[in-house]
Amino acid sequence: MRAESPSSRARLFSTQPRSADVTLVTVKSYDTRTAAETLAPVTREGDTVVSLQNGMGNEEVLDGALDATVLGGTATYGANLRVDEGVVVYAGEGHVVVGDYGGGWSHEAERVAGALGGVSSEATDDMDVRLWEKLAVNAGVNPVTALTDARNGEAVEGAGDVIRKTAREVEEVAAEHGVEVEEAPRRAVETARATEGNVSSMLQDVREGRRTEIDALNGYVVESAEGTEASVPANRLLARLVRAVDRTK
Ligand SMILES: NC(=O)C1=CN([C@@H]2O[C@H](COP(=O)(O)OP(=O)(O)OC[C@H]3O[C@@H](n4cnc5c(N)ncnc54)[C@H](O)[C@@H]3O)[C@@H](O)[C@H]2O)C=CC1
Ligand SMILES: CC(C)(CO)C(=O)C(=O)O
Repeated sequence: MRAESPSSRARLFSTQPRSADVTLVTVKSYDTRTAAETLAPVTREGDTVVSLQNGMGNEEVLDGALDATVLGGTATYGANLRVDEGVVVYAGEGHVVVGDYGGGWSHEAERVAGALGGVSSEATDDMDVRLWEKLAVNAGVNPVTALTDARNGEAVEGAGDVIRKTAREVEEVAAEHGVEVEEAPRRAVETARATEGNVSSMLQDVREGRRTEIDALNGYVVESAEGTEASVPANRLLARLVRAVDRTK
């Protein structure tokens, strides 16, 4: 496999999983359990495993299966795999944030962020908040783009109210779980505008006939609202519609 960026090319070798001080997990959220099973025999106490995936619940799955320290992470770099050619295309500069997914300072996160070399990265002590913030953006923007076949900018112009409402619900569910997310609707709309030309990851999945990550996004919001005071009709509807699209594949 080859990786291409404007400034460099790298060759990646696929190998059997091996023991490593730090492992970055970058599979789709629905493959996290399988990835955890693959990693279990080769990870030990003292190792660090970082989820750099979208969606929620990935860290808990990894933590449940591995002896290692599991960290949460968000990544806004863009990369696309051209499967037939085995080429990863670098699609845009972003930023990586790593931290204890339950919140609090983590020396392992500091070590990982420092080791990422040329990648723009930082460790944070509020990863729990960052994960819910990213969820609010992805739960608001991604299904709307996927269901309307619109780029992020078009989606916010055509259905900004739906994006706002969905993000607001995520904020309410986060609050029920003791996590304070501020201005989720504004954040979702601003992110969509800032990335107006993007084909969201979910729309890419739908266009390519791949399964989406809806379960770890709006599906997670609906599940997390159960037994709380939060009401999540927009997330419930979007999850149902995107799952219906998933079933057609
Ligand atoms: N591609 C991007 O620009 C960004 C992706 N993300 C998130 O990162 C995660 C991965 O996304 P992509 O790289 O786009 O997905 P992808 O589908 O292009 O790559 C995932 C790869 O993991 C492999 N895989 C699945 N199970 C495995 C296992 N058990 N062991 C080894 N390999 C396994 C798959 O064969 C696939 O090649 C998703 O949660 C996505 O939302 C987040 C930010 C940006
Ligand atoms: C922020 C956004 C919506 C940018 O496209 C994204 O993270 C995604 O496409 O999954």
